[in-house]
Amino acid sequence: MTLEVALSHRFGGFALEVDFTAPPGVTALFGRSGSGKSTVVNAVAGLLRPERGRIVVDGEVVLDSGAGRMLPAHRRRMGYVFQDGRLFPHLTVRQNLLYGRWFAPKGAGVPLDRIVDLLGIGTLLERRPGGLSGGEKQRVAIGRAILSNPRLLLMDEPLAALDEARKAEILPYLERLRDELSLPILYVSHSVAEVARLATTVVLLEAGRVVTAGAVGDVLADPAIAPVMGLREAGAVLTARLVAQEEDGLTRLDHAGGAIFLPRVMAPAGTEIRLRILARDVMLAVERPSGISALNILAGVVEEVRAGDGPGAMVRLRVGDEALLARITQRSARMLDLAPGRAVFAVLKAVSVAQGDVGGRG
Ligand SMILES: Nc1ncnc2c1ncn2[C@@H]1O[C@H](COP(=O)(O)OP(=O)(O)OP(=O)(O)O)[C@@H](O)[C@H]1O
Repeated sequence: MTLEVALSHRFGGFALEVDFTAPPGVTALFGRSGSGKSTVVNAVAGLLRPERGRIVVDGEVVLDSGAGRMLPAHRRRMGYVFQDGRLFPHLTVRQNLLYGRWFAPKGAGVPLDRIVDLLGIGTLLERRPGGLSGGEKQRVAIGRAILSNPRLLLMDEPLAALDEARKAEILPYLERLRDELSLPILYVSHSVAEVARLATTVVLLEAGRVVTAGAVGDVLADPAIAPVMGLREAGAVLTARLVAQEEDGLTRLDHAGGAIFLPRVMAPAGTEIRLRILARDVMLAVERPSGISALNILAGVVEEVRAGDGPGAMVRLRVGDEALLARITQRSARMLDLAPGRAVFAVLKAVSVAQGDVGGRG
């Protein structure tokens, strides 16, 4: 499934002018409040008629303002999950789910049992939404949307109304949808951690325009993008393979840049694990450090050094075939003579890779 979106729309002083293509997987629309994320999703869903635009889903033109074509929302075969779930309070969970199925062509789509199992909602079926936690409600809302057999799932900040614990509870389910159902998802978020964990592709919006769009690893490790992400949040994603559970409570992962040790990650050997490594948690050395407590040292090559407005600099490294971002001072960059092509070692503290940021491959 590919999604092509080109839109122009105006609301008073706000002008939206976007153009992007999304490959299969999870496409995160990321940006600050008011950057236009919901407007894009609403136009894709068919809830908003843009002044001009063309939207193609899986080869089908659902909107082409030039040709006067606008498929109504109910004929676009898209599932929509809102921030607040919007379940029917008088129906049980099972009835809410079956309501979704009602919109699907007969016999099509993923069976109810499979969805119930994937989302872990088997024990909730006879309950009503009023008695469910926020996280449970969202899982049911997601199940209902999937049962309508959509070809694209639209999720507008589906976790925003949940506390951190509930978010952490739902994220693995979203990963399973991405990985096991291969359901394409357009996912609105302003949380870098969520994007780093779930997204395949990131479309970064600012004031109604696409600042950049590309593979999650490339976008998150782009030094030019770091100020938009927020310097504290800037960081790359790496994918490493779990190789062993060690006796001292650490898990060993293999990456092309070197071994990575983390506090116990509960997954079988062979699992691909996505790690988020914040730029501020990476130190650089021009020789392999010894006599240092940090366990995780990856070999890489400098690709870009970008000075910030203050004394800081962002350095992008190539580590294997992935990118890693380090935030250091400009003084250190000069002292180490960092420039593109220079071989370096990135030192990561094991504790810097938070459990909440450990996710499946995607
Ligand atoms: N129906 C509308 N009428 C007038 N202005 C609107 C309407 N919908 C959105 N806007 C304006 O368009 C801009 C983009 O809004 P949009 O909801 O798409 O942003 P967003 O990135 O999704 O923001 P948030 O993260 O806060 O939901 C905002 O300035 C908003 O006030």
